[in-house]
Amino acid sequence: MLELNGVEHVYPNGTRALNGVTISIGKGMFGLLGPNGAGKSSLMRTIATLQTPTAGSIRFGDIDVLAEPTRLRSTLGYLPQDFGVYPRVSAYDLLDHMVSLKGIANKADRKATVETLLNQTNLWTHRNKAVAGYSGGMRQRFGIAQALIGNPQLIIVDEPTAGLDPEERNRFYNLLVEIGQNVVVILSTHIVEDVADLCPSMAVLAAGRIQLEGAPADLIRRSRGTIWAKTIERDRLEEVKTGYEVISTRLLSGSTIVHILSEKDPGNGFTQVDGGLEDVYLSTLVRSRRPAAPLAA
Ligand SMILES: Nc1ncnc2c1ncn2[C@@H]1O[C@H](COP(=O)(O)OP(=O)(O)OP(=O)(O)O)[C@@H](O)[C@H]1O
Repeated sequence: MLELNGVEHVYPNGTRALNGVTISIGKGMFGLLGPNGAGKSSLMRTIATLQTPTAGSIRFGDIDVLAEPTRLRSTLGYLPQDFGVYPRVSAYDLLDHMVSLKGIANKADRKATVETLLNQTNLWTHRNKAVAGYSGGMRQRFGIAQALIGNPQLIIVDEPTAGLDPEERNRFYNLLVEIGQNVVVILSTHIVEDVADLCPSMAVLAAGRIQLEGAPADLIRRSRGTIWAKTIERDRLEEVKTGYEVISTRLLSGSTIVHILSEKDPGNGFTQVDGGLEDVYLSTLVRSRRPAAPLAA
């Protein structure tokens, strides 16, 4: 179990990227969903011990992460958002090098580890190719292979499916689901389907705060009665936006279907819809942007 308590991060320029993040994450796939700039990468880097939060505490099992970062690192697999430039060496040699960096010095053990990982990530047939020449999907699978070195109990993948085509994304999903059975896997993303398809539990992060957390199906159920739809002419959209909290618009045969958030029946031709996870996510973002209610005197 990973437990974060009141985690804050203020960058030296004064940007408050994390604002009191408190959450417990158990085994399995956990989706952290949030828009660009929400603080996801800051949170992932903080959990991965690459930066120290300005306040708060983090525990993973019996490890006090801030006091014992080396212990955490020995059980961590991390696939960062941007891996940077790969050298022009074969996938096999690069992985072999990474395995030895992780402290597996014995040649036979190293060989066994490299071969298992290349097979697990379906890269065995491409092992002699340079990673620099891999497709986006192959690179991400290589990223997972290196993240799995040493059987980590905590795996963090930051925005892993950006730029993958549907087939590559699917293959990557299957790989994540397979490894997510017995360890904590945190998947940070702004893509709703990533979470809807993969994660039994999730949270929405916006403006450095956890705005919502739970099981996607429960969150969808709880949103019932708050999402309303109407088909309008496109040129009426601005008018609708001034009167209602619009969460999404979609074009259909020249008309626009607009979804709004409303805790009560808005009337005016809107009908209630059973929203999906995208509606839940977008309405959470709309709520998070509402001005705070004035405190009662
Ligand atoms: N090193 C830094 N110094 C100052 N501000 C930073 C730094 N890194 C991130 N920020 C700011 O902190 C906030 C959160 O950024 P972060 O990258 O964690 O968000 P994110 O949810 O991962 O977004 P994205 O998906 O765009 O990477 C943003 O306002 C960002 O501009």
